[in-house]
Amino acid sequence: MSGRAGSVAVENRVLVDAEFVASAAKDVQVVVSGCQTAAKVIHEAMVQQKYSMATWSSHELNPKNPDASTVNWILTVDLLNFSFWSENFDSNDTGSPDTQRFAVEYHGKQFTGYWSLVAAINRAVYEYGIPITSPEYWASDEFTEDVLRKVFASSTAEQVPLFDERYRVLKEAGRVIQNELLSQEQQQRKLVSSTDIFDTASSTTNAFIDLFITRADKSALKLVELVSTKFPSFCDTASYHGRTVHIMKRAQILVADIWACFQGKSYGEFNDIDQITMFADYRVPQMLHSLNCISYSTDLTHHLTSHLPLDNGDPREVEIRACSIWSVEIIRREILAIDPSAPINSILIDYYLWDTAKAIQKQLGLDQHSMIACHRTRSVFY
Ligand SMILES: Nc1nc2c(c(CN[C@H]3C=C[C@H](O)[C@@H]3O)cn2[C@@H]2O[C@H](COP(=O)(O)O)[C@@H](O)[C@H]2O)c(=O)[nH]1
Repeated sequence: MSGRAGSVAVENRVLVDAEFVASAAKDVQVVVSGCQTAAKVIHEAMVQQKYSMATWSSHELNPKNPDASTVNWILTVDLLNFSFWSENFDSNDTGSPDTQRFAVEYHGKQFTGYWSLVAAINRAVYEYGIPITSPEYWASDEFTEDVLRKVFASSTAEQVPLFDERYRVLKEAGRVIQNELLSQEQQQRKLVSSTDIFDTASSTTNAFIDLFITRADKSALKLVELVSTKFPSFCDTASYHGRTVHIMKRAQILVADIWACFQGKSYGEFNDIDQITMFADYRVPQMLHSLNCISYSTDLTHHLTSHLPLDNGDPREVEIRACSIWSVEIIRREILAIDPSAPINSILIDYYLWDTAKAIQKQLGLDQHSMIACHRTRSVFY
C-alpha cells in the first residue's frame, strides 16, 4: 500500500508493518468476523451521529476558529499527548477526579486523562499568560521546569505522569525547530549573492508551518516522515521478530488533528489523508477488544486484568498496538464495501471509537467487568 504524494510515492510503512505483526502475532489476534460486525455498527452510528471531521472542533476544549497560531497549539498538544493513566489511583479506571488521580481545574471543571492535558495548555495560555504553545519559548531560558510545573498544577493528590519527560520533549522540540530555522537561513544565504537583500529576521511563530507543513507538499505521509525523522519523541517504532516496525501514533495524530481542525483546507489540506492509520494508544485497543475486533491470549488477559506493567517494546505490547491498527484497517475496508461513498477513513473511525470509549467511561464509570483494563505501558509515544 503506498500513498501517491506529489511525484514521489511514499510507502505506508505503518500499515505494511501492522499487517506483518498481525500475521505473526501470538498473544493478540485480529478477529475478522468481529471487525465485519463492528463495521456495520460503527458505520450506522457514525451516520446517525453525523460524525465527521467537524466533530473534532465540537469538543469543548478544542479550538474553534483556527488560524496559523492554532497549528502551534496542536503541535504542543500532540507533543505531550501521552501516558495519562494513573499508577496508584483510580484502579477501576473511572476517570473521576474523586479518585485523586491527576486532574486539572479549568473554567470551574475538573479534567482527567487526555483532556487534562488540553485543559492545562488552555489554562496556561488564557489564564496564566504562559506562551506554552511557542516553540521559541520552549527553546528559551525563560521556559524552566518550574514554569511547566505551574502549567501542570494538579487539583488532586497525584501529579501529571512523566513530568520530566514532558519537559524534555518540549525543550527538544524547541531546539529542533531552532536548528531547522538556522539551517534554512544558512541555505538561503548561500543562494543569495549579497545578504543585504535577505531578510534574516525569520519568524519562529510560523516555523513549523514553513519548515514542515509546507515541505510536506500536501502529503500526510510525507509530514509523518518529516516530523518522525526530525523530532525523536515522534519516532514511535519497535523491534519485532528482528524487524523494525513503525507505529508512529503521535506523528499520525498530529497530522490528523491538523486535518480535522482545519477541515481538510488551508494547513489541513492533504491529498493522501486516507493513508493515515488508527492511532495506537491504550484506550482504543480496549474498545476494539470489547467489540471483539481483537482478542487476547489467556496469559495476556491475566496480565492486563492484574494491572501488571507492560514495557514499551514488549512483543505483547507491539502486538496489541499493531493488531489494533490492522483491525481498524479491516473495519475501514468493510465500511467502504458496505457503502463505497461513506465519507470515512481510519482517522474518523479512530476518533469515533476513542470518543465512544470516553463516553462509556463517563456514563458507566468503567469497571474491570465491563471492559478489559487498558494495557499499562509508561511511554512518551502514547
Ligand atoms: N487512538 C486515539 N488515541 C487518543 C485520542 C486522543 C484525543 N483525541 C480527541 C481529540 C479530538 C478527537 O475527536 C478525539 O476526541 C487521545 N488519545 C490517546 O488516548 C490516551 C488517553 O486516554 P485517557 O487516559 O482515557 O484520556 C493517550 O494514549 C492519548 O495519547 C484519539 O482521538 N485517538
